[in-house]
Amino acid sequence: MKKKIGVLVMSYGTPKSLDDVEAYYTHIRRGNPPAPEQLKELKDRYEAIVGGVFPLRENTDRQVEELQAELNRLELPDAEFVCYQGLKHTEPFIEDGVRHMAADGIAEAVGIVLAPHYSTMSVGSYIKRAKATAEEAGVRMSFIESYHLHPKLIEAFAQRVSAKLDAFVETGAKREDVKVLFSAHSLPERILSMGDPYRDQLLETSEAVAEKAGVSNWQFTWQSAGRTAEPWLGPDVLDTMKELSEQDVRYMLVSPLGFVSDHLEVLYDLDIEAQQVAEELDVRLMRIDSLNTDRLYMETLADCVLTECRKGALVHG
Ligand SMILES: CC1=C(CCC(=O)O)c2cc3nc(cc4[nH]c(cc5[nH]c(cc1n2)c(C)c5CCC(=O)O)c(CCC(=O)O)c4C)C(CCC(=O)O)=C3C
Ligand SMILES: [Fe+2]
Repeated sequence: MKKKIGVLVMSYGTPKSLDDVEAYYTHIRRGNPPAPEQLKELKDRYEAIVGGVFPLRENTDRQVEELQAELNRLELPDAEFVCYQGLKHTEPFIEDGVRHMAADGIAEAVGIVLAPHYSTMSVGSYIKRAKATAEEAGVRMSFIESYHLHPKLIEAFAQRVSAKLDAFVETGAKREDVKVLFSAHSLPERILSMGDPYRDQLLETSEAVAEKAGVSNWQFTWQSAGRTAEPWLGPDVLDTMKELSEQDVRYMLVSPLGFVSDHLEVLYDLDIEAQQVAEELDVRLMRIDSLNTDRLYMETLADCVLTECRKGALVHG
């Protein structure tokens, strides 16, 4: 009989429904319920992108299903993979995922996050929680910390950048006149003094994607910064757009590299908020498609999992 290897697939998590936004937001705020106007503001943003249905979880569910299928397509002689979700701010929580594996009799597992870049504030905190529960539950676990330069990930992003540059050319723009804006979720500035690799990894991904897509007219910018008193990493994409428009840049292609599926930060912060600013500035703004269940992305994840299993001698060959 083949041995079962668990794969804990972790991500930030998205609410189950509009009614669930309050509990979700309270968890993000470490148990402090949001003020009514804060809650309304977040609910309004979700409402603006979902229009009654709530497809964001399905994106993640599909990614996890496809990863499991991709891993088992390998038909390893001695092992079979079972994927479990573990979310940071909503059910099934990271701890639930690990306990679920243990209850299913899984003794060995690897953990991976649906975000390519490592920060102690994101991926690091997911791993810490999974490790603690794995120790309690008696599951031997190891983790993939980042995969921001995996060749298939770079290829997947580069294909999307090229496709949208072609779309710009079809509207009459010159390819080299389009400014490619690579972006990612901002974090508090203090991560830099903590020696966090997040920013460097994002710049490395940007450079690799630009090179693969043959793009020289690009820059990196942050997006979706929190509204707290402490400083967050900048410049923000909206400020970058304003500055570029003052330099007479008319075509911009925003390419979020830190998100792997259609999330609030993509569907609202870019498609609604940034698009509105683009209109005010009389700038033509496009966005690359999200990876979602892109084949190359699924292969990236499967390859990372398999490499980690071989390293820990969980599988042979
Ligand atoms: C680095 C990073 C990623 C990328 C890496 C990764 O994916 O892990 C990410 C992803 C996501 N963030 C998400 C949603 C939210 N993040 C918030 C708040 C925060 N994000 C932070 C960081 C990140 N977040 C931080 C430091 C905060 C401050 C509070 C805290 O320390 O946590 C808030 C509160 C309100 C607001 O500020 O807007 C919301 C609603 C969703 C799901 C959206 C959906 O449902 O589609 C996703 C994928
Ligand atoms: Fe976030």
